[in-house]
Amino acid sequence: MARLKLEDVQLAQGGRRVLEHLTGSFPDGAITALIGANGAGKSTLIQAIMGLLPPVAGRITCSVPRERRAWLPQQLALDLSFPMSVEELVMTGTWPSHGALAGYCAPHYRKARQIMMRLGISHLAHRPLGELSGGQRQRALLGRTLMQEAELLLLDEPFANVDSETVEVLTDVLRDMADQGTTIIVVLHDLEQLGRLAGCVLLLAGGRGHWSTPQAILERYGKPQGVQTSLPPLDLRGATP
Ligand SMILES: Nc1ncnc2c1ncn2[C@@H]1O[C@H](COP(=O)(O)OP(=O)(O)OP(=O)(O)O)[C@@H](O)[C@H]1O
Repeated sequence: MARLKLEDVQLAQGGRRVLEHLTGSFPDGAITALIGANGAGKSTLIQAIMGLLPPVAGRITCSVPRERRAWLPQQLALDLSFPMSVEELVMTGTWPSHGALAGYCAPHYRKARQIMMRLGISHLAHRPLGELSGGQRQRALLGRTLMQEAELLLLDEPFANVDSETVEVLTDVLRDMADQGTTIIVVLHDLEQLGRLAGCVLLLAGGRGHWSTPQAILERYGKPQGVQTSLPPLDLRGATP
């Protein structure tokens, strides 16, 4: 049985209905792409899954413990001006399970070092977050979710404003996490990324959710020459793949 299920879910923002009759399961150990035009309700659904926005109707059931749920918001939504190093950020991944005041032990530091090596940011361990590039910051943030041993990971446009090498690293790490059983939901606007990363798609359009596959979406919206690579210009209102 899937760990994350939607049952006839209705969501609203500021008293206005955004999504309704959302039903289905996010497959465990797989990457589901959440796609849709601007304002379709992607962030709204993520907030609801994270328990920050209660459904107006219906039910969201998630059997992943709260301390194993992680959310990587859009980079622009993050205030990284506070004085914290890359290593310190990665280490905060222990907070949900161990508490912020418990301190760290040698195995935590060892694990953080391995994670930073995996993400290619060992040399940045003591660099303040405010001095990182977009790609370096995104690697550090993913490092925190690895430290947390996230079993449910939600990412909002993780490849926006990052370099191509970082895209490769993040893609590899996300695939490994899924292979190890993590349920991953990623908001994507890029068709190329969709084809490379996702195993399943939830398209939000016209206030409804439509489950699909990357192949079906690419056949419908991708150009044969692969020239068109982004989703935002599409008018997906009322579309069914
Ligand atoms: N706090 C809020 N109060 C009122 N309305 C909101 C609020 N947040 C979002 N909305 C509205 O809810 C709808 C869905 O917004 P949401 O941010 O979920 O869309 P999205 O698919 O994530 O868009 P984008 O791709 O632009 O990030 C939009 O019409 C938006 O204007």
